[in-house]
Amino acid sequence: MDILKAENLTKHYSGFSLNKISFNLPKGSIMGLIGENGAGKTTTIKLLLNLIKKDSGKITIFGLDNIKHEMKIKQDIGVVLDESSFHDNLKPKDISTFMGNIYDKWDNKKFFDYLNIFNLPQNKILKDYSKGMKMKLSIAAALSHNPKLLILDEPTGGLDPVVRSEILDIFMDFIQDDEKSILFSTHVTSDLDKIADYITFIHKGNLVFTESNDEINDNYGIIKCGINEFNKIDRKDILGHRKNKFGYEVLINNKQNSIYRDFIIDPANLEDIMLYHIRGDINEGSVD
Ligand SMILES: Nc1ncnc2c1ncn2[C@@H]1O[C@H](COP(=O)(O)OP(=O)(O)OP(=O)(O)O)[C@@H](O)[C@H]1O
Repeated sequence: MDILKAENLTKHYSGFSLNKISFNLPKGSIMGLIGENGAGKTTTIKLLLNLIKKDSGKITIFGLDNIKHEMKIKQDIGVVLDESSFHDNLKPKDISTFMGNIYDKWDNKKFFDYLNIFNLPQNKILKDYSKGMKMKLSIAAALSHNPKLLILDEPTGGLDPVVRSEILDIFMDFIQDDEKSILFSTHVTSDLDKIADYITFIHKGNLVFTESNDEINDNYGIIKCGINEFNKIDRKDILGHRKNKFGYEVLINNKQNSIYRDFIIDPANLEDIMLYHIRGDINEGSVD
């Protein structure tokens, strides 16, 4: 069963359009939303949360329409947006009071436990928190009203590797009961290689793909070869290529095809896939 379903989401701004984005987030899974700066990740997240008005498309969360049932749905979504959602003059205690007034299932103890786990000082106002501390505080707050779905915009941006890894552990823990899910956008694709079950990739407002990590691992690969082998690769399977003085490096998306039986194919990680896709787009499929 899907916790979230986006169908043909469309939003036009002058100079930018998000075009018919569709994806499903199953229960008990983590989805990474990736794409270059300005690809449309934040726009997608704001549409899901009904913070901006869509031009067309349909969003279903927990089986309910996200606009008709907005209040009910939002009780069960933990949200972390790019910009800090709390005022700079507040202390954690004030945030707890504020969140307790909004969320029926706010859990004070859980919140202060997270503050301890994250080493966040309770007596400082947010103005005196570092960027990373503010992000951890937002994540602690998002987790402490017992949501069924977390939606986070760049939650690991600007954090050091130790804190990033703590947060990824918390995300893994969050989905363990197979009832809850997480959608988060990121530039740090190595985080997703570790924990994402699904990847949705947007490029210039268009959906490049929405696939499971297993499908990505099974299908994508990088072939390093000379001109003779390069000419044997089916052009339909090429997503992008680079030519250097040693030969070609080619990203393909159909590595199971038997014509590649005798090729040496390296695994492609998400960063490779993003870069080659975007460069492939620039090369317009030229293969010289
Ligand atoms: N309110 C707005 N009015 C006009 N254009 C907007 C508005 N909000 C966003 N855009 C445009 O929409 C495009 C996508 O922006 P968005 O913030 O969704 O990208 P993103 O993928 O989240 O990028 P980043 O990784 O840099 O945060 C950009 O070209 C941006 O200028």
